[in-house]
Amino acid sequence: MTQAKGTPGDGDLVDDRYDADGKLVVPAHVADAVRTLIEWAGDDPAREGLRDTPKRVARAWKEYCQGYSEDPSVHLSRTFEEVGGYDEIVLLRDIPFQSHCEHHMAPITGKASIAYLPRDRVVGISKLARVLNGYARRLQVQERLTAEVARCIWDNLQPQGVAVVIDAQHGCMTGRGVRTPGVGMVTSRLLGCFLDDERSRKEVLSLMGY
Ligand SMILES: Nc1nc2c(ncn2[C@@H]2O[C@H](COP(=O)(O)OP(=O)(O)OP(=O)(O)O)[C@@H](O)[C@H]2O)c(=O)[nH]1
Ligand SMILES: [Zn+2]
Repeated sequence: MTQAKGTPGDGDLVDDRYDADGKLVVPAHVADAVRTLIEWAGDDPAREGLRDTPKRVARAWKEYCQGYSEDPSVHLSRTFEEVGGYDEIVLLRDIPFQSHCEHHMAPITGKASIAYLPRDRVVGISKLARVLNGYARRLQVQERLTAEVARCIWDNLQPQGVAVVIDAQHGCMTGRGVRTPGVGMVTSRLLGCFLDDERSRKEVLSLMGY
């Protein structure tokens, strides 16, 4: 395992190889698979504009799926004990993200709001978005993505409560199939006090704008 060249984030460990230009080496069978798909779609993979496309597509998919090369919980390993007496909700609202659905490998684009009520430890706020990206950059269903983000925060920060709400559009519903542009899917996962206590739940959902 080597540290990925030029890729951001703590703990992004991958075992990929890079060429002299620093580009990811694409195995022949992977490029061939993309060529087959282009042909199947009805175009000629040998024409000039498509000649380098299989390698580009392969590299793009490695990037879309970068989450497989990391354990998102590493982002929550550095916590701060001192919260200066702060015992209220911490919320990161409307974090934009992109994922891909596991059914069609079509884009899922949307925003997530992530909140927690600390017990005695807080975390750098950017880390919540990093956890989201760690799970979003995989082939997903929205329900699982929502649950995985909430569970990761719950297990690693052991807070009093966690709330995750995701509102996203699915490319497989907008660009194909039923073709309903503008339709949002909303999913939520509430744990601890946000699940058990109605006042806490109302407060966090209202802070999120729901
Ligand atoms: N619950 C859920 N469904 C999803 C998600 N992403 C895509 N889907 C749905 O997965 C389903 C797959 O259904 P299938 O009938 O197997 O596939 P399909 O024939 O391509 O279906 P259509 O999309 O209706 O054309 C579709 O209804 C999609 O809308 C997701 O994140 N959560
Ligand atoms: Zn889909």
